[in-house]
Amino acid sequence: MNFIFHVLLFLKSNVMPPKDGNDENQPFKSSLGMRYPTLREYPIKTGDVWIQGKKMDDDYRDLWRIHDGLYDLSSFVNSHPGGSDWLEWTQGTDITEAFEAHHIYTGPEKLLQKFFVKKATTPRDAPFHFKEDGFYKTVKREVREALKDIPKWPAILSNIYTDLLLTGYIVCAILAAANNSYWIATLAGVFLGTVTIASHNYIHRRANFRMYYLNFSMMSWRDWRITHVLSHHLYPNTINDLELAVLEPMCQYLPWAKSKWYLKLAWWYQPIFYAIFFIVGHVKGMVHKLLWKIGLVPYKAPLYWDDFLAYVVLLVMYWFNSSFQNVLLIYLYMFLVAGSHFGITAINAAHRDPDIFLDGDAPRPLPELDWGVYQLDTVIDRSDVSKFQLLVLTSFGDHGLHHLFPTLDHGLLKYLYPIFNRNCEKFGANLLFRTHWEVMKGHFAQLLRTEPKPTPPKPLKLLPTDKKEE
Ligand code: HEM
Repeated sequence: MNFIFHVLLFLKSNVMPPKDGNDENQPFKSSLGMRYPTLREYPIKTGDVWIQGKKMDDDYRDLWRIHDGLYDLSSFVNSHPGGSDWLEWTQGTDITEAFEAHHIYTGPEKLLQKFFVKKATTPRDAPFHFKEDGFYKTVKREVREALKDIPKWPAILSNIYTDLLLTGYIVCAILAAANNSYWIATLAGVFLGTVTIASHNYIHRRANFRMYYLNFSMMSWRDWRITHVLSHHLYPNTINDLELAVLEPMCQYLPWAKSKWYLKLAWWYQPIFYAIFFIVGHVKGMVHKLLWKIGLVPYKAPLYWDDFLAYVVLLVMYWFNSSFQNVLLIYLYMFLVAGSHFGITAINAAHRDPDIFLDGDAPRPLPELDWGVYQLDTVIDRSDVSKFQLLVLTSFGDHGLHHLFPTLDHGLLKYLYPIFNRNCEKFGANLLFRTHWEVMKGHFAQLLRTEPKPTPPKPLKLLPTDKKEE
């Protein structure tokens, strides 16, 4: 008890002080020139902590930065059509990438002018640009037009698939409990893994009930909206991508020096790590919330009712089986299966491969760092998944396009390929496609990669001009 108390005091008193992000002695130097996030080494890595670290680093106080302007959005937070969370959480930070990625139409840009306060006097930390005649803005303009003619039914089909997957999970969980069957529990676990991934389709948008489906996995849509939407999606594979930091030190994807034990063992413990992923993540998050509640850790971690949503299924299962011990074992088993499924399908997917860019590798020269081009440099898509909407929805398919247009339903992305391919050809941008199996192998190779790539991604054919910058 005494020991635990001292560990807590250790955290509270910041004996592990936040590191100065500009300190030259940081363990890793971003090849993109990005600041080492102050709270990156904080022992409990959650969305709440990341956003508080970003506020400390960006330090725009009561304002929000977009491109080179500072805006006071406080009067707009509660009327933001996308929901108040996004703006509440990001006050004091640079939201350029978030603003650009989440609005396809021009309304938000016009509205923004109302809130202008002054010009920023410092350069942005992220090196990306959004020039009007660059790759991203050109594709976005064309997609805006194309969306008028794209059918709406694939989005409805995604809703149906997602609802069926959740139903499948709950029904199988009940049947597993009623029959004490681990076979049925295995199926329930697979349903849980797939509905978790499918629910990701909904967390990028305005508030909707399907984003809550993610919480059946013991993870939280609120946490994901920061770890995944505001960190990973906006700065993928950089030092500021929390989805990389959160898996360290068990999975070290950035190309840096790795210990000989890590290099020997990393391959072998992956399956165990995947299996316990949901449970350990949940316990870690809940402990942090508790510690914050009793004032023992410095960084805000509020508790919400939906943090307990996953337990509803446990209670329902208990209704069908009088032994709580049996039900609990089956329930935990389902989570091990779901975690394994999620690990194989999601942790492996799309962003870890020696053939794509990870921070530390030689970057593109600044004029080529159009945000959309950068996104494609960090994605590896799967050709065998791309053909079927259900697979796209349940395994992070059509990932390059999803990164460019995260608020669009996964079922609509396939209609954007003609525009996308034409512009990739025109600008010389490139999206890698492999099979799922090849991507899995690449993931393991990346886990062990210690050397940064010395050559930047293939140069663009067409560079945007400077004069049209917003
Ligand atoms: C952290 C920054 C922001 C994020 C993450 C964000 C996110 C979103 C999301 C998810 C939607 C709903 C899109 C959909 O479901 O299709 C939305 C809509 C909207 N947002 Fe934001 N937003 C941000 C900042 C702003 C700002 C600064 C403004 C303007 C001052 C703004 C104005 C609007 C408007 C007018 C809409 C509705 C129209 C549209 O979707 O184009 N947002 N936003």
